[in-house]
Amino acid sequence: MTPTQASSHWDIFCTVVDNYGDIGVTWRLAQQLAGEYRISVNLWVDDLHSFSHILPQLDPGLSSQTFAGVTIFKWNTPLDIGFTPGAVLIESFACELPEKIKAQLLAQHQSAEQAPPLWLNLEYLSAEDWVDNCHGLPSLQASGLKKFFYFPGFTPKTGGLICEKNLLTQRAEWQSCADNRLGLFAELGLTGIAPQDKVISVFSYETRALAALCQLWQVSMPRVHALIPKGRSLNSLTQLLPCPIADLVPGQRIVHGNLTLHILPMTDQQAFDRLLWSCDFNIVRGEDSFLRAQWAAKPFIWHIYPQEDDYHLVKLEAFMSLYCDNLTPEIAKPWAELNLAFNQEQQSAVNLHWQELDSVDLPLLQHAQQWPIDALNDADLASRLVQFVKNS
Ligand SMILES: Cc1cn([C@H]2C[C@H](O)[C@@H](COP(=O)(O)OP(=O)(O)O[C@H]3O[C@@H](C)[C@H](O)[C@@H](O)[C@H]3O)O2)c(=O)[nH]c1=O
Repeated sequence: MTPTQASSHWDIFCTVVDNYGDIGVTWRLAQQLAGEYRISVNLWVDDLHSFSHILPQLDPGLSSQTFAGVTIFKWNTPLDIGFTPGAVLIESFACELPEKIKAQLLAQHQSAEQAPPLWLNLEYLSAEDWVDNCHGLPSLQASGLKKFFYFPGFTPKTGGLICEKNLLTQRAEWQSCADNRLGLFAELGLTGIAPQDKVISVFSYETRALAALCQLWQVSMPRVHALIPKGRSLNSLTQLLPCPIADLVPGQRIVHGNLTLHILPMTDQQAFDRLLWSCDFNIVRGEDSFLRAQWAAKPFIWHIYPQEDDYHLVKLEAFMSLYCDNLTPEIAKPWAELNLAFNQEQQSAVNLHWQELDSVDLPLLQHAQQWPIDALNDADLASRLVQFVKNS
């Protein structure tokens, strides 16, 4: 007898480690699978409160709710909601599945009647070479079940990059009309931004390099507006703030010479994307905002999530070498050095390379516009994932 599938839905499990990246990535993927591939998706999340920062309509008190065609379940320990295995089970970023679910998978595996879901671990994004050889490999569990490693990445041999089907077109349309950005700034309560001013979004971790850049921007021309949500970046700028961070309110403006700091409201991911599309330069971090800054087609600094033994610098170098592959040294060098200095908290170097980069503003922008097309290699993560499942 050929084993059948109990249900065709997919389950995605996500634990919120810290920050918003893990849930940010899985939420985007879940929406895309539901919206573009008509897959019935359940997203199991252990911390709905953190999730609600990027999905303000979410009610953290509910055990289940549906948005954008995705059913969101509150994943309590022990699991108090019945789990029905579907066609695919994705554990994101090596989160540990509940024992109860693992037992269900094993029971299915041992029965001849029902095939267990295809079990995948969605890994973190990296531009390192080894990803090509590890993407898609199975790992045999002690139970006899197979789990596959799904690695996002920048080459055709990897699992690809999350990018919605119409995103680049929507972004290009948005950027073709200058009124859109000024309209967005007004909607976000940001005032005093003139069309010729330089607008920079700042979503980083703590670094003294940011304080150094702010000093430089105070005497810069054109005037600089730094748009910063309440969060970790501001911990590095306390000397510039008129009050404790907790007392700052969205829309508040703090002026120092030619620099205006604007306190940003936290928005949903779509509005965050539009913000990145609307700025002249973006300082982003982690995994998801890093990718969205690339899709914004604007120059950016990547503040990578710090790892033990400075391993994050290896990952940063790997990405920079890909990004700079077809850039002339006059642009590649200051851009890479700027990123390195920012990540290594080198204050004078970061200011020096910022100024050097200013002189190659236009070619850097042109590169940023071509990059999304090259990086996607004709296939985004969701389409490669759906194909991977079909082929398995
Ligand atoms: C500022 C802002 C962010 N966001 C979203 C965009 C992203 O989906 C998310 C931020 O995620 P990231 O950019 O990845 O940065 P992060 O620092 O929040 O998340 C990190 O968490 C660690 C545990 C992971 O190991 C890192 O790789 C990284 O993902 O928040 C909004 O939706 N609205 C906002 O206003």
